[in-house]
Amino acid sequence: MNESETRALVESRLALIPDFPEPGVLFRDLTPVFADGEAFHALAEALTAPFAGRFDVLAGVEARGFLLAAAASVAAGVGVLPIRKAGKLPRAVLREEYSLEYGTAALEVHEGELPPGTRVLIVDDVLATGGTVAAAARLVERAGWHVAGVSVAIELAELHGRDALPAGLEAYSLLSY
Ligand SMILES: O=P(O)(O)OC[C@H]1O[C@H](OP(=O)(O)OP(=O)(O)O)[C@H](O)[C@@H]1O
Ligand SMILES: Nc1ncnc2[nH]cnc12
Repeated sequence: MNESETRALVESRLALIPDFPEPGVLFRDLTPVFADGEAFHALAEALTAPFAGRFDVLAGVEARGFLLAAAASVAAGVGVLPIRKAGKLPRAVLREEYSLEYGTAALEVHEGELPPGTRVLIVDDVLATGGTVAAAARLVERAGWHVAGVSVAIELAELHGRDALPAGLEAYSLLSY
């Protein structure tokens, strides 16, 4: 399936929920896309296509990013690095705090999980304020790896998340609103 067909299919499955998880937020719910085999597989492949040959591993941000990164990593034949919410990883971690459209949180990775210089493509479902992906990128760089790019299913352009990302970082979104 080509990129524009994937875009149309994913958009047709997407649910829009007003005022979730709090008043004023229009929530873009990808669960119907995850539940549809054709849409989910096409989305997983579309997320890595622009970065072909330029990454060694995918990083998925807990929780919705895990689903996409895991599926995309199998399709691309690479491994997946879980970037977890704080307090879940059992060994020595690096931590980055951040804020998002509806709160604050912290992300962690295990130190030394990948060899130095590994090229990491960060995958998530939504780029909103950019706080989550920017924190993930800081973690990857602090750990001694290289951020190959950022790939998301949906970008909420009005929240200017791209502006929160490190200068020069390549960011791809299948859908932009
Ligand atoms: O660009 P930002 O403003 O940071 O927002 C985007 C993040 O918000 C959601 O995560 P959430 O923390 O709600 O977690 P979930 O995946 O566990 O539902 C989404 O999955 C992104 O990771
Ligand atoms: N509006 C939104 N819809 C879905 N996920 C989000 N994460 C942050 N903002 C979001």
